[in-house]
Amino acid sequence: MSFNLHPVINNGISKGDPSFSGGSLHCHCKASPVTISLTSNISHNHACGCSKCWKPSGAIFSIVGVVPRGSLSVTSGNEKLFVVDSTAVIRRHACKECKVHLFGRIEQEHAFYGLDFVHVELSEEKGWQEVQFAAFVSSTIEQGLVAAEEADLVRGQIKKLGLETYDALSPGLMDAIAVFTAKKNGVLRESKL
Ligand SMILES: N[C@@H](CCC(=O)N[C@@H](CS)C(=O)NCC(=O)O)C(=O)O
Ligand SMILES: [Zn+2]
Ligand SMILES: [Zn+2]
Repeated sequence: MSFNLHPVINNGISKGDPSFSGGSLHCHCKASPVTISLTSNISHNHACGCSKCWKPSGAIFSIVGVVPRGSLSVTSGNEKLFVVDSTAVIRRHACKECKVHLFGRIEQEHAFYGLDFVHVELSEEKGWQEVQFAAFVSSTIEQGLVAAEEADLVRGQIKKLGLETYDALSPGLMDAIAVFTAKKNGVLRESKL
């Protein structure tokens, strides 16, 4: 049994170019697409199985990475953008015609404030950072995309690609969120290492 994880990773992971320094992304509209420009490569690129991140038709994962918000500008079609869910931490800006998400932005105090979330499959350029891990795998069950009994098969398929799988974010990103919370609460513990 083989799952349509996402077209970008179904046939293996192709490495990015560490010296690549950005490019442009566009929505799926043939006429007057929304376009954005990034002046840096992405980081933390990963597959996300959550229900909120944009997935191309048929895929059970989204592929999403981050850029500093100062690296991102909307270069055309700004008037076609709408915020999918203004109550979400990540305010995902999508094209109102084709529904593709161009970028997600955090406008509140948060560990990831200052980072925008993007899907570089919307770019023709090559060199973007490759996918590093898979997050929120169990969320695919919530959406009826995967049966509970199939979840370990999905994990196995991802591991065969050489990627680790998680049911939240990766430990590094979860730690970053936890450090932010500990600092906010004035309890961040100093390392004795
Ligand atoms: N199980 C939930 C998980 C949603 C979730 O927590 N998504 C993560 C990864 S994108 C997140 O950080 N969400 C914040 C947000 O969407 O604003 C779902 O699938 O909807
Ligand atoms: Zn569009
Ligand atoms: Zn997500």
